[in-house]
Amino acid sequence: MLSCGSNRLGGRGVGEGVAAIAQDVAGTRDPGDPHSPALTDAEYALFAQVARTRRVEAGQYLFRRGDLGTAMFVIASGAVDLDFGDDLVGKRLAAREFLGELGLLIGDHARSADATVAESGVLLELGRVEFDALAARDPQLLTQFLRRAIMRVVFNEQALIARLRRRNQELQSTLDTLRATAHRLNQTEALTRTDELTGLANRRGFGTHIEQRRRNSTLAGLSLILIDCDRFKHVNDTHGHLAGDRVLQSVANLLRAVAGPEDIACRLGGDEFCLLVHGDRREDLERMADYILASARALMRMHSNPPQMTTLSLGACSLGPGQNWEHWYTQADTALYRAKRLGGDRVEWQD
Ligand SMILES: Nc1nc2c(ncn2[C@@H]2O[C@H](COP(=O)(O)OP(=O)(O)OP(=O)(O)O)[C@@H](O)[C@H]2O)c(=O)[nH]1
Repeated sequence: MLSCGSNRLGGRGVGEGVAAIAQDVAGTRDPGDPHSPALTDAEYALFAQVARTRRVEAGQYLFRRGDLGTAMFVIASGAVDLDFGDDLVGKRLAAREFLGELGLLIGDHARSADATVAESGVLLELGRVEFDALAARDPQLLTQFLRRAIMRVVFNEQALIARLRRRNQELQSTLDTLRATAHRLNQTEALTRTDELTGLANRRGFGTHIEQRRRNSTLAGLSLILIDCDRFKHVNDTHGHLAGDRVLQSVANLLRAVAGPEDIACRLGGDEFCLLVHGDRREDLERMADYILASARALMRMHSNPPQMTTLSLGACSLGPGQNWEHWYTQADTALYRAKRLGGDRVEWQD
């Protein structure tokens, strides 16, 4: 069917067609232009013969978006504002311009804009009866008008589609940027939870992990092992800081190797590490601790100048229910202190 001024796409396009915009800027509208919303002299004269005239006052609503309409309007004098809603460009129509024709041509067409009288004046109103009268009086002129109206709808529709496509591309690129930013933020966040030298979780990362487990009530049945290098300062002092760094990396690799998929290894700081281990069976934990101690010894024997490893001291405890992290840490630390006092290279338990 035919359409123009207030058709959903065409109506929106009224304010958007390049030609219409150019005409607005220039302040003139060429009724001969197929995209012009104005009637030619002949069309206007014909429409004026059959239409009902209606006086309208500034501020008065002609129709609102969604209203079902069956009449179109031609502005004899005054002006009408069309508001298509959302962020679409509105439109002011002046004398000789028409609106609402889809209501007439389709019948019971939902208006796609709010039409408000901007300047008081006179409108020509045409309903079904008047339209039939137009067809009877000058079918050729009416056909010319309808053809122009169709072209304008198509033009406006294409302009709207192009505009939506552009907007879609802009949205797409904004989304891409947001995704990239979110990704970078995630990476930065992950870095703040990771120890730079060893790649293990740092104290902050470990704290986050513990906090998550506390929230999910999944702390029970775990064990904590604190690990500290023996006479590590000696490595730094004798072989230099870089050699010390390599020892710390070896300890990290060893802990990574023994940690199961649900365990977490962490460098708490300096030469102190910890393992949060799934399970609290003493024999399993002892086996793991013994493996760590034996591997450290073997590595130490393998490379002595510069050393790849020191012997290690371990303090361990199981995470009993109802106690907090500080309590477990103190338990394990007490055990570690005992291991150190006894000469290191051993594991001590505190339950
Ligand atoms: N190379 C290196 N050294 C570090 C790093 N962080 C801390 N240190 C050093 O680690 C040393 C730890 O010293 P201590 O806590 O006395 O440990 P220790 O010498 O192993 O003493 P015991 O634990 O009693 O056997 C200090 O000299 C710190 O300067 C690091 O990232 N790299």
